Amino acid sequence: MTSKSSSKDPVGVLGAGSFGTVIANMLAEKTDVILYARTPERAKNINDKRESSGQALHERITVTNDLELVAKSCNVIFPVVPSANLRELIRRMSPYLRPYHILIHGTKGFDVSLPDNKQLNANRPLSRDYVKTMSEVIMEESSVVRVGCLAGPNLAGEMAARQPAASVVASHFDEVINAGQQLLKNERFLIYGNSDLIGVELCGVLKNIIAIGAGVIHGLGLGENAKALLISRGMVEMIYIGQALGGNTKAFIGLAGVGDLIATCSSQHSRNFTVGTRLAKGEKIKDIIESMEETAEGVRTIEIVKSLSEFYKVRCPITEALHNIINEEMTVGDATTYLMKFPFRAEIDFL
Ligand SMILES: NC(=O)C1=CN([C@@H]2O[C@H](COP(=O)(O)OP(=O)(O)OC[C@H]3O[C@@H](n4cnc5c(N)ncnc54)[C@H](O)[C@@H]3O)[C@@H](O)[C@H]2O)C=CC1
Ligand SMILES: O=C(CO)COP(=O)(O)O
Repeated sequence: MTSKSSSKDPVGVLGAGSFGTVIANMLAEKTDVILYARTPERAKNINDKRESSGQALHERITVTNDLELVAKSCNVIFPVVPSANLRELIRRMSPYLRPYHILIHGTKGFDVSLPDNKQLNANRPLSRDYVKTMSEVIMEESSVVRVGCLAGPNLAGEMAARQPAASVVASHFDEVINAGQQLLKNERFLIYGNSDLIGVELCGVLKNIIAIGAGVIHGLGLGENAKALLISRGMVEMIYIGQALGGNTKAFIGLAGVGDLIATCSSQHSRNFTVGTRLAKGEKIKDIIESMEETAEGVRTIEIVKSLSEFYKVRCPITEALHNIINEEMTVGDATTYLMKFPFRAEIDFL
């Protein structure tokens, strides 16, 4: 697999939302960037205003709605769209993607593809056959093999404000990790490498559930002790379901796991944490989602993990409690009581 790139090639970013724009701006400090926006109108609007998701665009960024142009111009591409949209996007781009491409996604969610147009139903067990990570989607839908993911405590607002942060680039290929490090690393952004691609992807996806739970605790005013309890047990829950889905425990104690848990479970800038806070105030999930401009991946992930946990017979009491709140089968008060009575056994029994 030879690369056709030169060091002067632009780098592609797919998705001009909060995080896609942050990543595009950061890459543009080192290289030319082609940023793909969803519609021609949005691409033109961003180009005209030189602004996307409230962030000024670096002068080295060109915005386009042409996937062929991105694929033909860029050897390295960062897809950063919501998980529900990645498969369709890669499918459309696939005629132009080649084995020399490197794709490093920043998406923190699952893909669900059910047979016969069946809809996801959280009360029906769901096996891993129908639930894919984003790297799996990219490999299923294209000829690309050199895939990676970017995951860690990376709240977009803080990065846009040029505050220091770090992240993990995970891949089975050293050249993918090296490309991610060379392109993204700067004096305020550290990049660590990890070869456990699935483990790191799972960390990014699963922590969103716990962030919603932390938001509930915060919204109820239950204090820091209760939040620490939820985060610690949340981490154990992530590890158990992560092991069932093919992840290695080590990733969960790193930056993408505990690191991202700490950031998203503490920040009122986290969309998932905000969802939890608003649930605690008695708002309905439908109203919360409708009023949010940005994506809170954790809501969909709760339903998916609830079904996976039924299939793999993994105890996920936090996910279950949040599922019950979202589906109005329990009040937030009842869910808290349920968790406090849950028969946990040994504290650390996953190592
Ligand atoms: N915002 C953050 O702090 C971070 C977000 N992430 C993850 O990045 C992913 C994207 O999040 P955000 O950028 O924050 O979401 P966002 O809600 O701000 O923006 C999503 C963007 O994706 C675009 N989009 C959707 N479908 C598309 C398609 N088919 N083609 C092109 N563009 C498409 C939308 O038009 C929108 O601009 C999520 O999975 C999120 O969990 C990861 C780390 C940090
Ligand atoms: O993943 C994130 C920070 O690492 C962003 O979290 P939210 O999607 O909850 O804002």
